[in-house]
Amino acid sequence: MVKVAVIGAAGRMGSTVCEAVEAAPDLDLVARIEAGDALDPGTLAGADVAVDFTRPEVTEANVHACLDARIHAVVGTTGWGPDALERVGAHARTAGRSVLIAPNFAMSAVLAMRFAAMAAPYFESAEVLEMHHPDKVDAPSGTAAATARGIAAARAEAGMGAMPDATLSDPLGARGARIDGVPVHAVRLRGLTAHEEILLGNPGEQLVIRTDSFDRVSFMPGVLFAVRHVGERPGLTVGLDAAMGLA
Ligand SMILES: NC(=O)C1=CN([C@@H]2O[C@H](COP(=O)(O)OP(=O)(O)OC[C@H]3O[C@@H](n4cnc5c(N)ncnc54)[C@H](O)[C@@H]3O)[C@@H](O)[C@H]2O)C=CC1
Ligand SMILES: O=C(O)C1=N[C@H](C(=O)O)C[C@H](O)C1
Repeated sequence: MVKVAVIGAAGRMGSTVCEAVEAAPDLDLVARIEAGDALDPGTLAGADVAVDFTRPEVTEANVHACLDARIHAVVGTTGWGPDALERVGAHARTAGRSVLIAPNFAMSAVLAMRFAAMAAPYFESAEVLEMHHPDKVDAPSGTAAATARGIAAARAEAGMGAMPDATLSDPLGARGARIDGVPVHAVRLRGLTAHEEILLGNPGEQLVIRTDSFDRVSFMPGVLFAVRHVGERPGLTVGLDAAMGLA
C-alpha cells in the first residue's frame, strides 16, 4: 500500500483526490491537511507521497516541508516559475526524494499540449485561449502557460520568426498576454470547469486543438498515476508527459 497525504484536502481538487485515493485498493489515505495545519512528520502521518492542490503562494513551501519530512511530492498547484522549480529540484536531489509537478493531469490536456507543440512548426500563427470557472485565482492558467512555452520552443527549434501581427495600438491589452511571444487569452465564466483551445493558422486554413475537463474526475487517473510512479524518477519532473515517457 502507498500511504498518501493530501494537502489542500478540503478544496475542489483536494477533496476529489481524497475520494479517488480512498477508492483505490492499492492506496491508503493517511492525512488530510488544510490551511492552518502544520506540515511536518507528525501531520504527514507516515505518508510515502503527499499530493498538493493548494494555492500558488504556498505550494513551494509545502513541497520543501514534504522533502524535509523525506516524502515524495505530487503537485498540481499552478503558478510555478523557473526559480522555484530550480530550488525544489535542488532540494529533491539532496533529500534523495522525488517531486512531480504537472500543470494538468487530464489526458486530453496532456495530449493537447503535445499535439500543439507538434503542429506549431507547420503554422504561421498560434494563439492559446484558456477558459475556466471564475473561482480560479491565477491567470493565465498553468496549462496555457505550458502550452505557449511548448509552441514557442517548437517554433524556435524550427527556426521560425515572429508571428504575423500588424497591431500597432492596443492600450487595453486586447491582444492578450505574451508568453515567449505566443498570445494567451483567459476567459472566466460561471458554468465552466477547465477548457483550452489552441488556434493555429496558415493562409486559407486553421487547425483547432481543444481540450475540455467537464468534471474534476478527469484529472484523477493522472494524479493516481503520478502517486504510484513519482518515486521512480529521482529529483524533479515537470509535466505528466515526462512522467509517462511521452515527452
Ligand atoms: N494540475 C492539474 O491537473 C490541476 C491543477 N489545478 C490547480 O490546483 C490548485 C487548486 O485548485 P482548486 O482545488 O480549484 O482550489 P481550491 O481553492 O478549491 O482549493 C485549494 C485548497 O487549498 C487550501 N489551502 C490553502 N493554503 C493552504 C496551505 N498552506 N496548506 C494546506 N492547504 C491550503 C485551501 O483552504 C483550499 O481548501 C490551483 O493552483 C489550480 O490551478 C486545478 C485543477 C487541475
Ligand atoms: O484552476 C483550475 O481549475 C485548473 N487549473 C490548472 C491550470 O491552471 O492549468 C489545470 C486546469 O486547467 C484546471
